[in-house]
Amino acid sequence: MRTVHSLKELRTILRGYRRQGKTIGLVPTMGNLHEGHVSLVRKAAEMADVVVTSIFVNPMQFGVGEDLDTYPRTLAEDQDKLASAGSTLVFAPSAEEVYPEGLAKHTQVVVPDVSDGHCGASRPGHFEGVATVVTMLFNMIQPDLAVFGEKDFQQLAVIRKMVRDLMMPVDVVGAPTIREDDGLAKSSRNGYLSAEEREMAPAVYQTLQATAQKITEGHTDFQALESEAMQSLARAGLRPDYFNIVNSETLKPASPEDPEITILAAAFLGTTRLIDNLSITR
Ligand SMILES: Nc1ncnc2c1ncn2[C@@H]1O[C@H](COP(=O)(O)OP(=O)(O)OP(=O)(O)O)[C@@H](O)[C@H]1O
Ligand SMILES: CC(C)(CO)[C@@H](O)C(=O)[O-]
Ligand code: BAL
Repeated sequence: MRTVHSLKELRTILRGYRRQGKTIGLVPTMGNLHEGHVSLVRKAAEMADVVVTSIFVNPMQFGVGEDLDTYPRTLAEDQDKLASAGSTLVFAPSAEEVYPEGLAKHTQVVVPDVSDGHCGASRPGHFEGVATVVTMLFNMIQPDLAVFGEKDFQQLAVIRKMVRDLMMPVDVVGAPTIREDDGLAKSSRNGYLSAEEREMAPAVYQTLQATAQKITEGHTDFQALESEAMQSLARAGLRPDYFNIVNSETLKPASPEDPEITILAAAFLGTTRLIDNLSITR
């Protein structure tokens, strides 16, 4: 497995693969890899001949006061995990390689509607940063397919709409959320939690499950369920950011007759913000 930092070198290598008729799968990440990322790489390796994993902590998607500077950068450990998961190539560019003229005047990709609300409301500009860098990765790598985790449910919806609207020739593949034994969704940011916070963190998934159970049993007052869940998260010692029961396609407030409903949640434990979601198909 090779690691390349420059776009020029990446393009030379990929041209070779394409000449041999090989298909290319992309797994975009911000590094500090865990089993969630590894599952995406394995999926990409099942579906494409060559897997490129990108590792780039994208400054454009971080807001003021967020954790851009402290986000864990662990390239050596990441390389070991990727080699055994079946990645062919790691693309780990510097910020200068991706944004040679800086961020201030860089073109941005805006994906309206589905970027509104939920994480889009709590992190203004976040999905413009994600959509922009994913567009650039697609242009740099020109993959046949790209794999994203369902843990970042709104992000996946934003990317699917962007690819559809802009007619990008990339198959977007979603992959299920990998969890710890106690249900906590694996996330690089779990590493920020103190031992005490780590014990409290499974409350997010437990609250999602309890609410899903009530919906399955026939509760239809979704607003009441949302406020109950916010209170239950607060009682468990978390600071809920949002807890929204939505139509899985539109991400707008769900109605009881929707065939697919997703519950989206975000909550702070100290300064760490965790997100998770749970879909219910009836
Ligand atoms: N637990 C998980 N299961 C499956 N996919 C995941 C999981 N966690 C992250 N991913 C996916 O991995 C890709 C890269 O995500 P990222 O590098 O931001 O990881 P992360 O652990 O979610 O980090 P963060 O803590 O910053 O949210 C995304 O498509 C994301 O949805
Ligand atoms: C898709 C992504 C790699 C874009 O920076 C990031 O948002 C992430 O890690 O989910
Ligand atoms: N996992 C999405 C990347 C971010 O939180 O910025």
